[in-house]
Amino acid sequence: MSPKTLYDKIWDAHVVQEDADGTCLLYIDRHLVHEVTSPQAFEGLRMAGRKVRAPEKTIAVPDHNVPTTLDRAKGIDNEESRIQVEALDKNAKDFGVHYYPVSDVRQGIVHIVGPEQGWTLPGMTVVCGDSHTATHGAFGALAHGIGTSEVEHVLATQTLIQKKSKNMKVEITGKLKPGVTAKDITLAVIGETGTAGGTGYVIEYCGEAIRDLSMEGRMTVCNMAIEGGARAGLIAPDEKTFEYVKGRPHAPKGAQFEAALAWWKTLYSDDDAHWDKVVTLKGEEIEPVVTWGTSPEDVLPISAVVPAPESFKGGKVEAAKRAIEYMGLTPGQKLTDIQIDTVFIGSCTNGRIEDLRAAAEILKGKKIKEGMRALVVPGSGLVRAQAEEEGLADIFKEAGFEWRLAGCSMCLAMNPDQLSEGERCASTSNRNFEGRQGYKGRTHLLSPAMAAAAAITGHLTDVRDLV
Ligand SMILES: CC(C)[C@H](C(=O)O)[C@@H](O)C(=O)O
Ligand code: SF4
Repeated sequence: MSPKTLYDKIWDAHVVQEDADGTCLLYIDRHLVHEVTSPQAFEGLRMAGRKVRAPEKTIAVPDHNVPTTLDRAKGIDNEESRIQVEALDKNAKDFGVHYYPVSDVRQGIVHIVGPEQGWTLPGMTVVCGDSHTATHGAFGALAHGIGTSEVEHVLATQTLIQKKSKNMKVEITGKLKPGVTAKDITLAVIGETGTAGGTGYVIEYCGEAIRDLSMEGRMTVCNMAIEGGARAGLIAPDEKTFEYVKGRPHAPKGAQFEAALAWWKTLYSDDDAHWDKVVTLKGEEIEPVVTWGTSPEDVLPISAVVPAPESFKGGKVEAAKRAIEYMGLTPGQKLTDIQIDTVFIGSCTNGRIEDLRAAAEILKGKKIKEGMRALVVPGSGLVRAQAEEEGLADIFKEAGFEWRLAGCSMCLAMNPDQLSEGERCASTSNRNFEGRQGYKGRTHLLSPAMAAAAAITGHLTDVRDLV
């Protein structure tokens, strides 16, 4: 048998039919659904008189539009948002899919709820009408976003028409230095490869620094595969993965678990498998990083200065000029001199319990800078409950943070959590595009620990200076 990558193995196990030109029909194991990209898909089914083919493999949860303030049971003011959430309530009921409504403690960001509930398992194909479906790749699943017409196709048939991507290996060797986290790895990789570096590829992240990460950290890394342009990102499952999955509500139990485990243990890239592209970074050389511009590839170590546009090549010179202007920065200015108005800790990149622990560790016994607006939005109701039990919520509140309910929130500002014009945010989310967090708002992406550090000092800060 010819050697295979992990991606090859999962792909081969799911091909239902292959055409001469390589177009395949893939079986889909899990279909996650949120309120933004599903209304037309369900409507299409309804109009055609079709059913959801596998409601038991379809999991829906509202996340993007939901308010995160404590009074959210009052309902949603914005009409468009309200219509989308109400449509999901109705569609989930009418079509009989698994559903976690806003009133359910298990509600949260779809990419946090899936793994938490044990829906996401190694070796699976997982899709969702959402680009950050890549998150689930942390379990050694082939997971990626799909468009609304594909959502309808998967709902109706539990299959997806796909062509295979190429194989890319991103290896992070050695150990990370203290203060350096999964978020710094994933940003550093995009800084290195650019936002188009992964185009046409599925990335497998490997190497000692990746192995050393917790499942939460691995999810953070895979989450941003999409910002690096890749179709998906994945990590071979190991004992940490199996341990995380075991006992989750929807994970297999008993003999079924043992049978699944036997297969999961075969899910790794063979030694002599072929890679179309390889990128290697040394773990010990990665610093805590932040973004200075309006693209996730605008990444620099926190010790750096705002770059001069002329230091870039070709088309990037103009883009850098515009980004620096939009961000209200000056070339040569130290990144640590950039003053921050708002801190947002949350999102499917960094809204898990470990992220909250990392931020709370820095904030313990401290207060945020006067005048700072700071919010923590746990990724799910269960993350929130756990953080309360561990005393993290008290640390956040005592420091001056708002302690919110679960949702996407200020990651993309589809609910009332938005930046105002010119407001500058240190954010643990994954996208820093113009206006992403509110009209003319400015975003600096960083890790939860770095976000906490900025909240305390009022400017971008090397977290290692605070510990
Ligand atoms: C709304 C949704 C389609 C979108 C995505 O696909 O990523 C959102 O989650 C985002 O992060 O921009
Ligand atoms: S948290 Fe942000 S990136 Fe993740 S699904 Fe929601 S909007 Fe998209």
